Amino acid sequence: MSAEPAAVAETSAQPVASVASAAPASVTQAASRETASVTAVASQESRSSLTSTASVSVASISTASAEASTSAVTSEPVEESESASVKTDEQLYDQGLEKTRHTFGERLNALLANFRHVDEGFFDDLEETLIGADVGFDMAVKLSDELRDEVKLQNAKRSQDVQNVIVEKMVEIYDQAGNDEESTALNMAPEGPTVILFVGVNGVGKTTTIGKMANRYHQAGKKVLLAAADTFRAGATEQLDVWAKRGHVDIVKGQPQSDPAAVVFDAVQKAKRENYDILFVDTAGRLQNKVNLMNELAKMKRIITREIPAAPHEVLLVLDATTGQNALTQAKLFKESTDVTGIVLTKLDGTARGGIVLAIRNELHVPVKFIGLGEQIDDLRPFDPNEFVYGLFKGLIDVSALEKA
Ligand SMILES: Nc1nc2c(ncn2[C@@H]2O[C@H](COP(=O)(O)OP(=O)(O)OP(=O)(O)O)[C@@H](O)[C@H]2O)c(=O)[nH]1
Repeated sequence: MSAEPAAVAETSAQPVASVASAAPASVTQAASRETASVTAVASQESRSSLTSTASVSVASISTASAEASTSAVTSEPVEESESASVKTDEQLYDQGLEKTRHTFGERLNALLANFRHVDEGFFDDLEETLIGADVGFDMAVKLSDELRDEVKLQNAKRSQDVQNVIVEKMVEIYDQAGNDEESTALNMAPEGPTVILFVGVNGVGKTTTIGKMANRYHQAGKKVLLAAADTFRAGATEQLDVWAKRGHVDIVKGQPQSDPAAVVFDAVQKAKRENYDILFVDTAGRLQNKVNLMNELAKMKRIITREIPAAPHEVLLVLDATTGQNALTQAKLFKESTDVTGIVLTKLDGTARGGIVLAIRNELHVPVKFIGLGEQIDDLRPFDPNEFVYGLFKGLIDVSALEKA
């Protein structure tokens, strides 16, 4: 392809190194912990295993009043008020999973409160509850089968014991569905720019996610560049530009309808020349025509790999959790077109079907790397299965009983 610089490189703001750790290997962790308070880090560490999920102190389980930010659907980033304080992972998971918790957790709780015997009827009801939370049919059956065995094995009779087994099994099954070595950490280049390609259909929250991600890594002390390679949708470049300005990062833009691959080429050149740590590439997601999409993505990837052989370091598929099982269908189509290395699941705060996380894991075997729990710039967090399952049950678990169990 021609190396004509069809794209216009523009520096929207000088990157300012922050005080955060800049160690590349630990960037996700650094970024993830950076905004959290010391207390939150400590409480999260104490919850690194399921056993400790059950033994979380009563004080830390008291729920903050949840106000899921599902309000207006605008294409502009939502401005945060000056006074808005950064939420810890725990607070954000707690608030963002409120809707799912209401349907799933409370139904489960009702089921547990009313059961007399852990019999077939109980497991049928459990399966229904799980399917209702969109964990997917296969996953629901698998989970209740394993629970049936485990409940027998542990001779769990009391409601709290059964609930404890359910929580344990959910995390265990999530872990089993993946590869031991994989993690939610982004694959970072040992040296030179790391290139992350974002794919996904229109409206799922790709641009917003890139904006949040850019801010996150900029805050962690990284020199971040964005490539506005969605030249197809009018307004997509402007939208990304707003996020770039907000996150104080640089952006490479193209002319409307110009070749997105040219934007990618210019962005990769700039990233190499000017020693950027990380380049996030926004793409258009035209799933209506799979062949075109495939060709477009393949062309972008070819250019990236030609310029940086180990890149792209990640191809992140952005999915909208509110679309439930449709998100899974989209994911399957994208997987056929390109090597997806991770999922970003957005708008979990806007749905009661948070169980989709488990379905994605079970059916796609691709790790969920980040989740979107709101529209604000800080509402994107690395996915943590423990934190997630804990968030589903928070405030519903009888902690004192669990501690005794
Ligand atoms: N509640 C909530 N809204 C979100 C989240 N992520 C994105 N959104 C909203 O979803 C809408 C669509 O997001 P965009 O970033 O424009 O989606 P996109 O995939 O880039 O869409 P195109 O640019 O059309 O391809 C916006 O109103 C965002 O504010 C989230 O985690 N929670």
